[in-house]
Amino acid sequence: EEQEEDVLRELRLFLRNITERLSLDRRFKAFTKPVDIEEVPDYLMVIKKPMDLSTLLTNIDEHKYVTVGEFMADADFIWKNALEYNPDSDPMDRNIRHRACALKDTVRAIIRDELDEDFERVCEEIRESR
Ligand SMILES: CC(=O)c1nc(NC(=O)[C@H]2CNCCN2)sc1-c1cc(O)cc(O)c1
Repeated sequence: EEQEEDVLRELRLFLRNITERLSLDRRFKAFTKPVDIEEVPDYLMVIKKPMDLSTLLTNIDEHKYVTVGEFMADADFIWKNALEYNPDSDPMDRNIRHRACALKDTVRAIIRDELDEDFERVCEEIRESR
């Protein structure tokens, strides 16, 4: 009902704010757009679920996420994919892995500091009711 739509509207505002703040962070430039398959042809052979910050934003606007947990599961693909695609001692691999770990830690710190657990519980009740 209307109160549920108000909760989900607030969820989308919260998730958009987080995603936009991450997109402005220079450390995460490599994660802002989908990996260009022309530039990186072997990428889709290694990575089964590509994800990036612009796709998170599109998903938010398409009402894909009803809980913060669902958003975090997709956000986690961004850094997990980068760790998987960049396993070597190559300096570029190490650099991307460092940024991937910084992304993981930053998302978790924002959620820990800014998400009210009662709000997430209400979202999870809505998810279970649908
Ligand atoms: C996001 C990601 O996982 C990524 N990984 C890379 N790894 C490499 O280039 C390593 C792979 N091992 C051999 C030595 N090169 S480049 C790259 C990337 C960076 C961007 O600025 C935009 C973009 O679309 C993708």
